[in-house]
Amino acid sequence: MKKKIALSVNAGSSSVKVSVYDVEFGQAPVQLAEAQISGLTSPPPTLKYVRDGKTVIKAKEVDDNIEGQRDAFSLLLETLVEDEDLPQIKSKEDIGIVCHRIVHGGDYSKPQLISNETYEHLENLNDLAPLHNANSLGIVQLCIRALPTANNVACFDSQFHSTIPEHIRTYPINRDIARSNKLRKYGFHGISYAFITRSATEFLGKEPDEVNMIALHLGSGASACAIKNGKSWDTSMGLTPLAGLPGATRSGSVDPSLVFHYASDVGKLSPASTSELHISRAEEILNKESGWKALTGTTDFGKITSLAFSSSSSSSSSDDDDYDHEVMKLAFDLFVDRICGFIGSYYVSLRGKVDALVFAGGIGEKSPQLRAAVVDQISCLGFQIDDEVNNNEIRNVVEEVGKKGGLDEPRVLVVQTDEQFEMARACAEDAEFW
Ligand SMILES: Nc1ncnc2c1ncn2[C@@H]1O[C@H](COP(=O)(O)OP(=O)(O)O)[C@@H](O)[C@H]1O
Ligand SMILES: CC(=O)OP(=O)(O)O
Ligand SMILES: [Mg+2]
Repeated sequence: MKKKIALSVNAGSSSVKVSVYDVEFGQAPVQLAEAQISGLTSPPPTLKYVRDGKTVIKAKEVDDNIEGQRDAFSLLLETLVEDEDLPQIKSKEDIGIVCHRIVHGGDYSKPQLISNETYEHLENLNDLAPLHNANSLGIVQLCIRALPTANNVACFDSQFHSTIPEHIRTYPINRDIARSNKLRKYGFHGISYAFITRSATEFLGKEPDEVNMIALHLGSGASACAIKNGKSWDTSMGLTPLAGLPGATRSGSVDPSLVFHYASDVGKLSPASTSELHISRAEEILNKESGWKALTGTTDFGKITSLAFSSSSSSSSSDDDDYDHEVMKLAFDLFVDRICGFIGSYYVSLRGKVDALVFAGGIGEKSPQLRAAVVDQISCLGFQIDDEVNNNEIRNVVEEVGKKGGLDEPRVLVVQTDEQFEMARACAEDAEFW
């Protein structure tokens, strides 16, 4: 019987989450601890640490020298190794597997052991996920050096979407150029969608190949996914994670010609370009200087929601308060509009056969107001929220927040997604990584 201690590393655009598991080959991983640093795009970043299901550090500000995802990971690793009450990691040598979330995996259709060859291949994809891949590879490099006894495994956000049919993943451009430059819809947040699909299918008591859902992963990056017979049928992100819904610093889809009208120098290479990443000013603006940050000045959707719902008409409110209320409401309404646009489109694409709408990701899991506003706007499709349940704290992995209607009525669920678990699960099942 083979056992290992595994780390699962999820470097998102605004956070790094690391979970520690006791893994036995072929078995479900058992979580020992979870450490995360969030708020990287709205400093100061905060550290949270949970061991044996109990919160050890709740929200400690860690502003000193945390420049990005790699620094955040270093601090998280240090926190785990130095914790005397985590005897499974007494030293770095105790770590046997590290599973890394790599957002863009190109054509890879399964997780890969990271060799020099895979590393170089992935490096070539950096420009196609400018907020993610280079940061994740920085963490991979650090692990190769700091954890010499561990196998490093790359798990891909794009993998779940390899089932998207050709007529949906093809862009209407020259086919030869599309083929030679590999220009197509890839889709992301797939590790999360794989977790969501399995958890929701079990909750609904359905067979894996008979469930149809519309899932929303709404975090710093936000996307929607149409799931048909348990597989990805369509998703809102595309060649890169910029397409589709707006996010913390991302515009989401805009008229492609907007780039040529934004400013005269947007075609040039940005000063942020490095040997690992070549990014034009236009890509930089649409990826890093747009979205909630550009519209409202904050990337914290919790703040946007509370100000959007605050009453601005009281006699004590100032002009500044009124302005804040107005822009926050604009951002909130805009998000609801774009989300509902995808739901409507996927509902038709799935021929109206939808078992459930699923909310997940930081915003999807924590904003009852957003869930209520979205479901209210799509009530014509039969979705209904249960206001009382929706406003309760979400405690279980899957919770039903919709009204329980007739047998044919589509359900509304919240899934507390767990990309780290999903990666560890995949690694536990593959003998190549042991
Ligand atoms: N109470 C809340 N209400 C609405 N949004 C929230 C709340 N708490 C956190 N969020 C949002 O969740 C986002 C983080 O989501 P998460 O999925 O963890 O991010 P990442 O994309 O980095 O993985 C934050 O940017 C914040 O805007
Ligand atoms: C793909 C993506 O946008 O991921 P995240 O939301 O974690 O930044
Ligand atoms: Mg994320």
